[in-house]
Amino acid sequence: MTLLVVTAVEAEAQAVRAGTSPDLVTVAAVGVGAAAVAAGTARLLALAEAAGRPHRGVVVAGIAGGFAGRAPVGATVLATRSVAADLGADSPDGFITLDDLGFGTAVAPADPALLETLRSALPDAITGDILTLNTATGTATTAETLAGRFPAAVAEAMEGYGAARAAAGASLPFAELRTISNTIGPRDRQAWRIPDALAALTKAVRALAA
Ligand SMILES: O=C(O)c1cccc(C(=O)CC[C@H]2O[C@@H](n3cnc4c(=O)[nH]cnc43)[C@H](O)[C@@H]2O)c1
Repeated sequence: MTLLVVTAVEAEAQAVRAGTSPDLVTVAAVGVGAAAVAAGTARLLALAEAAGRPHRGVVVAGIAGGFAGRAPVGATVLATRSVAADLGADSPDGFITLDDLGFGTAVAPADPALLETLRSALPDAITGDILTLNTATGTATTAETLAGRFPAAVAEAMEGYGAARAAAGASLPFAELRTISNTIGPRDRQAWRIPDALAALTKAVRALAA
């Protein structure tokens, strides 16, 4: 049984493939954002199951923004929890989470055993919450607000919670692995270190296969 590794874009999928073997891991780029990744991951899990080759777990992998002072550019991060940070309701008194609205939970914990396997292989990885956002942060004000709302968050990306929901729907273990391409804050796409983050992703996946 292979592990299913999903990424947002093909460049991330290629970086993962470069560090592993198709005998161990099935890698697919399923789109940007939690909705695309939830739909794509659920479909891949169902197809594999129908073909009699079910996956043994789901890892969402890719690049991410790191919170200043918590996860520097180039770092590898592992999610203890993938948190849908903008899923809920706005109000004059502040953000109301899905949990507080009584509509379920916006928090998807990583599978403890899978997370421990990843941590053992990646002892230098920074562990903490990874936020899932539909809108990548692009101002200092939003970065500060998120850092305050989520003191345990080390990074943000756009897919984790969606992949977690698909894994949960199939009763499979889930984890999120990211490498940091940029610091969360005022948008400066030129400053993103994408090739370095993709190289770090390959290195991290290679360590897992070792
Ligand atoms: O332009 C390229 O060559 C390229 C290669 C690989 C990946 C990209 C992306 O733009 C990936 C988008 C993906 O990255 C995550 N991400 C990265 N930084 C942040 C951030 O600060 N806030 C939110 N998401 C971030 C996210 O998961 C996107 O899906 C380009």
